[in-house]
Amino acid sequence: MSEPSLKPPTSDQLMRPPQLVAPAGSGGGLQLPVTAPQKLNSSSNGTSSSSASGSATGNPRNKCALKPGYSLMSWVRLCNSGADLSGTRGRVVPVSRTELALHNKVDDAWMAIRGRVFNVTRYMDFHPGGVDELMRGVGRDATKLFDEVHAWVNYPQLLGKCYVGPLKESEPKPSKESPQITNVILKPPELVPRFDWIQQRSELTLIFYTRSSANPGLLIRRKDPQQLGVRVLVQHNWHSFDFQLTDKVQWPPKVAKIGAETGKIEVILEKEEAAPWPTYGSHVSYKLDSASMQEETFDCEVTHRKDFNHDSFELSLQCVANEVLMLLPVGYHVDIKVPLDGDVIQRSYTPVDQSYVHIDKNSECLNFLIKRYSNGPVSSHLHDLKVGSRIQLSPPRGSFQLSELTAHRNILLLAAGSGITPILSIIQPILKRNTNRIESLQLLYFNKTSEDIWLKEKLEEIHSMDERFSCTNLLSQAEDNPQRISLEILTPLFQKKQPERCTYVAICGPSGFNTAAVDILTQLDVKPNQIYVFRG
Ligand code: HEM
Repeated sequence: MSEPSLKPPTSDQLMRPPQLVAPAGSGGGLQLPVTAPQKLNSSSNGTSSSSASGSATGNPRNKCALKPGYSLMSWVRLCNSGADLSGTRGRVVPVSRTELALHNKVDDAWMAIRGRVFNVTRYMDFHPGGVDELMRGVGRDATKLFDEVHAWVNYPQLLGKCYVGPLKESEPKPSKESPQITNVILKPPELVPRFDWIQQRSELTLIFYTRSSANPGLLIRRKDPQQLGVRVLVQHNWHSFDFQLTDKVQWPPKVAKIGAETGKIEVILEKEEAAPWPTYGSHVSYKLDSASMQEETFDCEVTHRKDFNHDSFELSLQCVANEVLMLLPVGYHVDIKVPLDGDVIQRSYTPVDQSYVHIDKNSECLNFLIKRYSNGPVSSHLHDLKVGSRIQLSPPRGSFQLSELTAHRNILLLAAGSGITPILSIIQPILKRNTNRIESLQLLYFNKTSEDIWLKEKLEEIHSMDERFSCTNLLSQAEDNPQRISLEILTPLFQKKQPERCTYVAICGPSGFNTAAVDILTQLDVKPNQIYVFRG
């Protein structure tokens, strides 16, 4: 996923003061219709009432001086950092009022506004009205209070990354027949990959079994020709297998692949000398501490950079320090980190398959399609990199669960702009599925103009090879019939009697687009467990 450029705010905004655009460097043209932070310097005792900074509501102003490092710009940076601000790992989770009431502490604060629940814990210190004011609304439906104070504040945009899910209007009544099991959390057994191996005279194959649709990831590091560190990411846990091989093997592996449906990982290594081995060697396996794994960074070198269209480019990266090969779980991304003003900032990008970019085959590279935002510091920095430049990458991150799609045979994909990249990564695994084969996979791809559409021919090619897949391009700045995501566009896809009625939707775009899509789907009675939003 690349840097967001938000669409105009959604229609539930009542009144606002003039909109200001967040300054350059704040995260790819994120438009925040709030007053700029430099104005937030009046009395912190909650009593100041200056007409010079008068509120649009006529309320006396109670703005607080924000602590250093808690400006609007820092908030935008945090939102774009990939941090899990909602605490739900990108999932939309419906919230009951009882549940909402439990999150009423300063370090665990949820708030409902117009039927949507936000986790405002991380926003606390960024709130221009101060922590105490924001605390007045936590653990409950704060719509009235919010509107009384500042109905104009564009909370869907500011809190886009903090969205937990819709507020459930009524609590389900406990059934008389079934026993109460609400306090019992049934945890599935932890999935530990199982290792196996086979060989031919010239090849050694390492095999790791996970589970059908477990969607694992893989990271291989060759320490020397006989030592290999293999890490398997499955269900958010990293499992390490440190191999001491019987003899030397070549690098890179001849094949490294993950069966999306089977969950089977195969790594085929060519032996330096063709001969049967008595055994593969030995290995030690253990579960890694996921937190420390998340801290890890990989030094990479730019191996390819080429303009792709008028405002986007291709970038290929290869790890340098060690010999490393990374295969991401379907729908996962990495964070690319760049230095800026003595700081390091990062953006999330989902690699694309080699077939989508114009590079020579190199299995060790991660390939990206990146949209360049004129005021986006990361994309501009990346755009200016030369082949051979160094850059840092995070390990794979994400929360997409391929297994959630297995029950669905008619799936809708909603992508906007560069949000197409995670969507691209799930198209083939869905089409290739053999169990409960897919009936229709419809992509609605939203862009401003036809020049902005990425991979038009490639997507048409997929359609020509498999008619179950279709792609419809919708343009917001088309001269004849401009189209944005709307109830009108989505309604026909959810009509009850229609045989190809969609039962699952994956969404990726700027946060304004994602929020609008989820709102419309909720109106169409699509349940939260039928929706997945990719967030960077
Ligand atoms: C519901 C509980 C809330 C209360 C009681 C509250 C209270 C306040 C107060 C007293 C101010 C200073 C008002 C003034 O400028 O005159 C303020 C400003 C502000 N609050 Fe809140 N707030 C709440 C929730 C939120 C939320 C959830 C957000 C996040 C989107 C938010 C964002 C802001 C912003 C951006 C400003 C500056 C507004 C401006 O400059 O016009 N507030 N708030």
